[in-house]
Amino acid sequence: MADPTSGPTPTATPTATIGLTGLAVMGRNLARNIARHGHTIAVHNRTAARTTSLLEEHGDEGSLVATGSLEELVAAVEQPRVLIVMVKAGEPTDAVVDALVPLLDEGDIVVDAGNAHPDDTTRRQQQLEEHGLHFVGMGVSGGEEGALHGPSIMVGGSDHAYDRLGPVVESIAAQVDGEPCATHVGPGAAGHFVKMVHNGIEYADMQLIAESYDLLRSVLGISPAEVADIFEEWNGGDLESFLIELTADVLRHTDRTSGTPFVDVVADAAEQKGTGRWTVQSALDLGVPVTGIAEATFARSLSGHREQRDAARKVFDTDPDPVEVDRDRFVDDVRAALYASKVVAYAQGFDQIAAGAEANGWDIDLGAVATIWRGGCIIRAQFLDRIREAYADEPDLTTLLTTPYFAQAVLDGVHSWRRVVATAAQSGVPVPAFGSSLSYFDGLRRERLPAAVIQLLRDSFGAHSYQRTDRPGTFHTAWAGDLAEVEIEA
Ligand SMILES: NC(=O)C1=CN([C@@H]2O[C@H](COP(=O)(O)OP(=O)(O)OC[C@H]3O[C@@H](n4cnc5c(N)ncnc54)[C@H](OP(=O)(O)O)[C@@H]3O)[C@@H](O)[C@H]2O)C=CC1
Ligand SMILES: O=C(CO)[C@H](O)[C@H](O)COP(=O)(O)O
Repeated sequence: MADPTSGPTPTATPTATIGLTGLAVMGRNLARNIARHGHTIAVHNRTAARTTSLLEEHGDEGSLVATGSLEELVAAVEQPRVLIVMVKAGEPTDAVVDALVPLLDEGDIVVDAGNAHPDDTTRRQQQLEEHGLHFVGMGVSGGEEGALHGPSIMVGGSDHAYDRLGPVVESIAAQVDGEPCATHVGPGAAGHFVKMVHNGIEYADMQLIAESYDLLRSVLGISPAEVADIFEEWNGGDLESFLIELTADVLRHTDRTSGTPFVDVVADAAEQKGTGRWTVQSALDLGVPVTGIAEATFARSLSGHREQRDAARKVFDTDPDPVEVDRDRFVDDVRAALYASKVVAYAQGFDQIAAGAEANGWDIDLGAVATIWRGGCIIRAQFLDRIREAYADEPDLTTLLTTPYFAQAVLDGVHSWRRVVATAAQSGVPVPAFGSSLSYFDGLRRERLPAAVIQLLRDSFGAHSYQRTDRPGTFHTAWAGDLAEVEIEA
């Protein structure tokens, strides 16, 4: 191993089985995880201080080879090389990949382990293919701790690349019931596509949690610490998940200087790096209604519109009358509404993965996706076992919502769900994710939707035509004339 005190040094002969560039929170911990699992890993970062500190602080955890430039990194790894790139998404990833390409040899594998738009991954794959190189888009979830102790890993790209990469990622991933939370989800950009949708579901999950918090606090008038107790209790039931557990922790925290609940001193503007937005954009292109994810993404945007919010408060500052509710019943209603809305968000996310797979010819095993999301990732939750079972029973499911377990869960909670959305409306508490999820459910189960009105209006103002329920064919009515109906030739 390089001398950690003298900074990165070149290696004369290749000694590492894998290389990694980008040693911020994720790359640093992923490298440590790989080293701890017995793989010799060469590491590099644009700013050398990060490499030095990794070696100084954790060089004794395994076989880490410090390198000071991309040239040294490439020289340190045995051929055919596997080089992981874990840098800021977007242009920085392009910059690093572009710099690596001339240094590599045919057959080498470049793995982008950051978040990436699937279209960027496809473009990079094509670009590297021209040089005889493999490019793998690999989604990694679990944050800083997950990267170190076992993330969930969604690998795309060729079978050939997975043959080389699989043993490493399966060894460092979280393990649930003896199974690694890592798999080859499909070719091309499938890995980054699944990771993108994972993050979209993460947005919906967090928005639903935030709405639950807001309802409990605003309608019941209880403190964040009391809300934390409720979340802690929920975590012992069917809502058990990493994010519910984390919510109890963050709500219980108090500001060290003022002693007030920490949630009250943090600015209420939710930021986003882009994966939720990409998910919604992709869903629009695929025609998949991911209403929970979309509302969650828009809710973040609304939270950031400070000027509009201030202006609105000046004009509409009258709060609705307080609504009287029974505390225990309301808490249970919110729990049931949260669970039902969460089922909708996951069902929609899985629909999007199925649609993305079909559109791109990726053949993604949805049960395998549920399996690797059971551990390591941010949306890990007990109920992913149920999703895995549902796809095992019926791999070509039309929707998760109608499978026996989830259908029963939604039916059990539907009255609570309606009471919560109604109470929210009466109390003036915004619940975009709860409300849209309930509307989605009602939309799915309704025999006749008002879409016929839309078809008539489209035909009326633009002769866009419509179909009838009583016979096949496509028709147009002469709305501006004698109202005669004509059948349009196919
Ligand atoms: N943070 C998280 O919880 C998660 C992050 N991800 C993804 O993992 C990747 C890494 O995330 P994270 O660890 O948070 O770090 P950041 O996204 O903050 O990226 C910082 C890293 O990128 C490097 N970098 C930035 N610009 C360039 C450039 N032009 N050329 C070379 N290197 C550059 C930085 O180098 P330098 O030190 O020199 O500035 C540093 O190593 C991202 O794609 C992110 O989306 C995925 C899952 C979870
Ligand atoms: O990928 C992740 C987890 O799996 C990141 O934590 C996620 O990108 C955070 O996204 P945002 O900043 O948009 O909330």
